[in-house]
Amino acid sequence: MQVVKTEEAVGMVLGHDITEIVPGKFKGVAFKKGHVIQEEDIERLLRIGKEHIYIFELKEDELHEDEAAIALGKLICGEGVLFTDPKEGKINIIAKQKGLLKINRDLLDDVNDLGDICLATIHGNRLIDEDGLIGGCRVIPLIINSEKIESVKSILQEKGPIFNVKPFKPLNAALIVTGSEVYKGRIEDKFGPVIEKKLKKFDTEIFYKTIVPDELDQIKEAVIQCKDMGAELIVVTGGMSVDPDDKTPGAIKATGASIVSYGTPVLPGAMLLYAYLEDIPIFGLPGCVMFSDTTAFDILLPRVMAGEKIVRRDITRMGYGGQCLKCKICTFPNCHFGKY
Ligand SMILES: Nc1nc2c(c(=O)[nH]1)N[C@H]1C(S)=C(S)[C@@H](COP(=O)(O)OP(=O)(O)OC[C@H]3O[C@@H](n4cnc5c(N)ncnc54)[C@H](O)[C@@H]3O)O[C@H]1N2
Ligand code: MOO
Repeated sequence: MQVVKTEEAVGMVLGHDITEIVPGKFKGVAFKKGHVIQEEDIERLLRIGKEHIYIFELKEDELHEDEAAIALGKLICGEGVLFTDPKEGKINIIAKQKGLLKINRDLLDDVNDLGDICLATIHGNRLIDEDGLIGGCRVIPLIINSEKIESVKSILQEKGPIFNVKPFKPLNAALIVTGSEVYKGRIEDKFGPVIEKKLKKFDTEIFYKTIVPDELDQIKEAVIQCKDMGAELIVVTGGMSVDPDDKTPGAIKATGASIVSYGTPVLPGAMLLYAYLEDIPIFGLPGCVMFSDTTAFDILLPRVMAGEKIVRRDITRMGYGGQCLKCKICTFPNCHFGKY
């Protein structure tokens, strides 16, 4: 460390904590070790009695933690993501907009594996609101070799950045409620309002709704009609289980749709079906989606609304973290449910 005159220390890195005592008012650290001295700090330092201070000398290949944190922020944050000004070598990673949070787990692990850099996040593949906290990045030592930043650059150069928030795209949605008991007016439809509310979160309106009995041909025709009317998302409710009157999976299949999965390793939501008719996503939703606050539908829907193509493996991976604990106060998506 080098001793410099305080007036000449602007832009230099303080090598030790400086304590200030104002009798009856304040005793504590006025400037922390590692602080980059600003023009406006000089007067206060002189008033504390520091005419000379120790400063760190940065070699050419060294970076101060704050400078390094900014360089890292630029490398790791992609579309829809921003980072805050560094404080003591730490930046917060924030969603610039509401959307689907994507985190490249492999790249995250590779960066953390380098050492001297700590990158902590929430889980990806979930809805995040504007200004939502995604994670934090801290440089561990006060001074870091710039080679570390170069290593991060080379890890990310092909597959980076690590974080993106994909905006949701409102879709023209159609709803087909199945169930002879609803069709015949024995009971009131309670499924429709639940779906309407869940789609509203993604600014998606139901432009067409129909109620059909548990008849395979009628369900099939309704699906084809929705497609012909220009539906961009088709939701079919009820009749998803194994009773003789459960015709929905067979009807969706009979339209020629390709079934990505009938059955998801998620509880509740085990009987959910996901398919594409041409490129239109179709959900077959079991009764539990009407009854339970959070199900497999809530896990998959954000990805569909961000325009992601869902493949079978996306669904089979959902078993890990797929058991809802039905907490008294539901904090989804801020819990393990749906983190796969
Ligand atoms: N033997 C088995 N039984 C069940 C299984 C299973 O694997 N083996 N799975 C269970 C699971 S998990 C669920 S979830 C439900 C799936 O139910 P469905 O999608 O087949 O639902 P439905 O049989 O059509 O109806 C169940 C229940 O909900 C009422 N309902 C349905 N739609 C509406 C609506 N639009 N409005 C109001 N109420 C509605 C319906 O009247 C029934 O009471 O199956 C389990 N069984
Ligand atoms: O589709 Mo049911 O679990 O899965 O409640």
